Amino acid sequence: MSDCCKCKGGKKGEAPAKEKPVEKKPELKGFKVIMVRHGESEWNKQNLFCGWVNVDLSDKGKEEAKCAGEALKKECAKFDVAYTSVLKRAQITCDTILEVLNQKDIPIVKSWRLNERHYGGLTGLNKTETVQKFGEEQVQIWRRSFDTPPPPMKCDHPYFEEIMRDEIYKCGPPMEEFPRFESLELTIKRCMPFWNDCIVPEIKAGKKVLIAAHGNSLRGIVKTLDNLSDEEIMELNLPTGIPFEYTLDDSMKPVPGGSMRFLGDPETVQKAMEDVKNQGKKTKEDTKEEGKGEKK
Ligand SMILES: O=C(O)[C@@H](COP(=O)(O)O)OP(=O)(O)O
Repeated sequence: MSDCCKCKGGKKGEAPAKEKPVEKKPELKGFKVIMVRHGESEWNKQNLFCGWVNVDLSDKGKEEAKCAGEALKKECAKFDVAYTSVLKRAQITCDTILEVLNQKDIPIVKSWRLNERHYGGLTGLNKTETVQKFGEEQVQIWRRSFDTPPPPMKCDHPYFEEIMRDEIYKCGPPMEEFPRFESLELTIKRCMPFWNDCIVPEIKAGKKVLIAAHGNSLRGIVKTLDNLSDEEIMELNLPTGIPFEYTLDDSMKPVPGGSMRFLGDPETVQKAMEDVKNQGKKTKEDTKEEGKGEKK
């Protein structure tokens, strides 16, 4: 008997057992939406609260964006329209993905409503130093609680003028509504009207939609889609540059089995989520280590 026969479970003298066909999960039926948090930004790399500051992707983040495109290519993803924020870290991620997919000619809609939450007075502060100063519990509340906002950004804050005067906000928000801080709750309040009024009609019209946005604007959408409680959403930390898919029914709720499906191997996704969660414990050495080998 050959080894081959053994591994197929055939007994001596018996014909080799027929090879079992590989079980392929049936494709879920429903409206498909792909979302992705931008690749690592320069400020993610330096472990700084970023919010509405318009920083670039790091070299690693650019690579993550390409990998996101490759992962979508493997899935034969075809998009009709893409949505992103007015911040360049999300826009570059969106462009890179579409370039890898050779789909750069589709419409790309940009809105401040998909921006990261405004991190208020924490903007520009190092996450580890903030933990050392205010304690882990307080920083966890600021980063992940549903309705406790960070302290407001005062007029003399080093990034106040830069944000307020940035051309990217010429189409909104109106000056009187311009945020000085945002909790997740407030982020959801300004993000979901855009989801409901602009994105949902396109999904329902059968268009294939890509959304390239931010850790907290996407957490807001996910909380609503999956109907997560204020406590449950605290546990969700989205990794940079790994796309995830939802399959939705007519009422824009996930079909059975259609909730968040990452296009990445589960171990890598889990590790990347843990890294985001533990940013407040990152040392300066960790930050330097990660930057090693990057182009200067
Ligand atoms: O503003 C920031 O610092 C991060 C999120 O930070 P955390 O809420 O994870 O601390 O936003 P993003 O990199 O997705 O634009």
